[in-house]
This record gives sequence, structure tokens and C-alpha cells, in this order.
Amino acid sequence: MSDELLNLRNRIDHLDEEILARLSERARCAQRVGEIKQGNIYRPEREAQVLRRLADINPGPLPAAAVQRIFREVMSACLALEQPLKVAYLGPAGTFSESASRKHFGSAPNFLPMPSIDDVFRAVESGNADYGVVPVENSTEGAVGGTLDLLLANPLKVCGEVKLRIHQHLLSRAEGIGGAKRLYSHAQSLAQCHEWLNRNLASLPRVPVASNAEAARLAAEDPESCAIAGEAAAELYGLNKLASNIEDDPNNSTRFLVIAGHESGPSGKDKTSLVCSASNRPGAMHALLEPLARHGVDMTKLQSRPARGGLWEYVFYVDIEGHQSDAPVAAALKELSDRAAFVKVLGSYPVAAI
Ligand SMILES: O=C(O)C(=O)C[C@]1(C(=O)O)C=C[C@@H](O)C=C1
Repeated sequence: MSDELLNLRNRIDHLDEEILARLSERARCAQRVGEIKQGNIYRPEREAQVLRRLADINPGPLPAAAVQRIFREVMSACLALEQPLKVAYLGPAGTFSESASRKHFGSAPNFLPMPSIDDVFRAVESGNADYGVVPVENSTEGAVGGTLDLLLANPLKVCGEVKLRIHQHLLSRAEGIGGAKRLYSHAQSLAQCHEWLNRNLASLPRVPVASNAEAARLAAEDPESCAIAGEAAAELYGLNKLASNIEDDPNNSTRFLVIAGHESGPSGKDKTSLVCSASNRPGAMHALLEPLARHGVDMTKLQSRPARGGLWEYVFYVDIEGHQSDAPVAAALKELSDRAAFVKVLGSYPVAAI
């Protein structure tokens, strides 16, 4: 080994010791914070601020995203010393919902796969889980209606959002696609890879199943089957990646919401989600949203959905920039509430930091 290589490795060992000593000191600080702070231990607003600040002051050469991933794990481990979290997500294990949950909470919590979105809400409501992660919209498929309906009917709050790039891979136990007789995947994933499949595997029968993870499980059992699923399912079932990133839209992404029994405090860069309905008069919807523009509050999403029970024809899911405790947002929401037939603030939460 050259002298230079030896010296550099000694230097790295020394730096690792310093980092470890500092990490231990940080963990002790977090433990003490856990003892003295009142109320909830998990603070989404503080975590978002920590991650944003580190990206801002990052001197390089590590990319900001890599620094954020490292500190995401550091905070996850520190939080676990204060309180081990239970996080419910739409299972089974290996789904994109699991990846979203880990992206948001790091790997320290106990992750609980649930058979349906309804069960994720129930797990949090009953206290069997501290938090839940549910998909709310996909850039190609649109809104997840089931989540929107449950948000309206349920007392839980939205305390965070996660944005996940969805990369689909062709997976198999076999080394090549030659012997494949069938392809399993969730119908949405088959749709997201439709053009690629038509170009490359037009004659292979496509079999829709309940989830991508289930598709990967089936492919793991049978070398004559292959699956389309994400990275997490590929790893979980030890499958070979025969083709990577085969989604037709390279920007394919899904947004998830974190649901909880409590809200998030303001982080300085927040969003507020609400659901409302206007009375059945001409111009009522315009009148309802007009206070937002007047108070300079930007609307980032407006999604209509048929109302259940026929009391109103439609309900509108609205996302606005800012926290409900910010003065312009509070003023706009007050006026909107005065004009609406119905309004429910689902929660204010930090804009996804990573
Ligand atoms: O600042 C806090 O409230 C902490 O508990 C510390 C800490 C962290 O590790 O930085 C850990 C968990 C919280 O969710 C937020 C931040």
C-alpha cells in the first residue's frame, strides 16, 4: 500500500471517530430534548427545518440530497431514542408506500404494512400506529379517491407530505427474459409502462395483481414469471433487474400524505390542505376562493370530487401555500369559512424537504 493511501485511510479513521463522538453528543441532546419538550415527540416542522438548513449550508462535494439522506437517518435514530415510532402504510412490504414511509421517517421506526388505505387510517385512529402514510396523487394516474374520501370523513390530521419518484423495473428470478411466460404487476404500473411493454414485450401476457410487491412475490416463486415493481420489492424478493426505469413518463411521481392525531407547527415553508363545498349558486365557487387571492395566498391544487350522501354535489380539495397560523392564511381561511357551505382544514404541514 502506498504511503499516501495509508495516510488517507488513517485520516478517514480519525474523522470517523470524530463524527461518531459528535453523533453521540447529538443523540444525547435529542434525548434531553425528548425529556423536556411537552406534547408530541415527533416534530415534522423541526425535522424539515434541519434538513433544509443543511442543504443550504452544504459546502460539498457531497450533493445536498446525499447530505439530507444521511441526516434523515441521524434524526430517525435520535427520535427512536426519545420514542420508538410505529408507522402504518399501505402494504404489503415492498410497495412504494413503504419506500415513501422510509423516505420520510428514516429506517428506525417499526413499519406496519396494512391491507388497505382504510386500515392505515384505522390503525392511527385506534392508536395501534403513531403515524400513517397514504398515497394521495400520482402524476400520471391523478388523485387517489379513496384517500380523499377518508380524509374528509376522518378526524385525523395531515402533518406531512412525501414526494416519491416512481421508478418501475422489470424483475425476474431468471437471468434473462427469454423463458418468461407471463408478467405480473399492479394495473397502474402496467399502465405506467404501457408503451415500453408494447415496444419490448408486446406478446408477453400481462396479469394484473393486487400490488407490485405481490407481483414480485409471485415472480420470486416461479422463474417462468416476471414482474414490474420498484426497487424495494426487487430487494425484498432478491430478484434480478432485467430492465430499469421502464416507466413511460420519466417524471412519474407519487405524492403521499402523513396522517396523525396531531398537527405540525409552522416550519417557514408550509402547505395547508382543506376540503370545502360551495352553495349551489352561480359564481359561488369563485366567491369562495376569492379571499385567497385577495390575501396573496397561492393555491397549488384544486381537485373536485363528487360529494357522498348528496348533501352537496361536489366537494373541493384545495392546497394553499403557507401555514394556517400565518396571518394572511388565517385571514383568508376565516373569510372562506364564512362563505362556504362546509369547510374542513385537513392540516398544515411542511413542504416535503427531501
Ligand atoms: O428538536 C426536537 O424536538 C428533537 O426531538 C430532536 C430531533 C432531531 O434529531 O433533530 C428529533 C426528533 C424530532 O422529530 C425533531 C428533531
